[in-house]
Amino acid sequence: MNKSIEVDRLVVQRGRSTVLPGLDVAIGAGSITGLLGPSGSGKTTLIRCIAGVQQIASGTVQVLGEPAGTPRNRARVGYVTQASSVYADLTVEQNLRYFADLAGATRTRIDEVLGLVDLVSHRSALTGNLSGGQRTRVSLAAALVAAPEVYLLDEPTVGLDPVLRRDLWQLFADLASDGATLLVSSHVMDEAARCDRVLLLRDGHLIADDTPAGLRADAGTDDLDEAFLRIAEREAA
Ligand SMILES: Nc1ncnc2c1ncn2[C@@H]1O[C@H](COP(=O)(O)OP(=O)(O)OP(=O)(O)O)[C@@H](O)[C@H]1O
Repeated sequence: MNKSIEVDRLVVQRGRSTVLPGLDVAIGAGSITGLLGPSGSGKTTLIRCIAGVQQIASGTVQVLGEPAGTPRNRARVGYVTQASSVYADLTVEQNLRYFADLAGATRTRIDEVLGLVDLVSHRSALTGNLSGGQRTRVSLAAALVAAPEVYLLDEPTVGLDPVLRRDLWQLFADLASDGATLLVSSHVMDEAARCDRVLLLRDGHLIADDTPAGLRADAGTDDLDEAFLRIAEREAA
């Protein structure tokens, strides 16, 4: 496997608690990996480590062959946070121009990306006046303009209607088939079904690491929600 993300014995403390007590995971290029788990299980913390913005206590995080967060990696890794990371007082297009300039991307790429996130008709709208779901798509577009090799997407489909969610998952699949690596956190099990591989985190521990089909078979149910519950209960026993 061509590994674009390698996390080795990662320990992270936030405040007084050990959020990740020693996590190992490797993720290959050209794939979508879903990061699932209850609220507070450490999904955002792990994503922050891979983005290189989280202080770690010990262990290593390598991205595209070098430590997370190096200047070269910052350009090759697109991180879309849960909170909107674009400017409310700029229009959609102005935001994308700003991020395109930072990344050295062309104006043509902006048009392309606006189409990908279905915001062509909102290009002149002030970002602060958009709905939550539209703002999420502007944040995603800001990452897309740079055409990174690794996408770290922290709950990118929250607040989106089913049609948009389906379209965005199709976009993620297209990016992966073009060779990008996607790590996508979610609370929604039907999204896990769209991933090549699913990581289930609980209390900072990886309690499952399998394909959706593997998870279903392992738990003896076709319902991924139920599979997750069964695996979590088994691990707790
Ligand atoms: N800034 C912080 N200071 C101290 N502890 C924090 C901080 N941010 C998060 N934590 C703690 O770290 C743990 C993991 O949080 P994290 O945000 O990684 O979880 P998550 O799985 O992404 O949750 P959610 O699904 O709710 O976004 C939680 O117990 C949380 O309380």
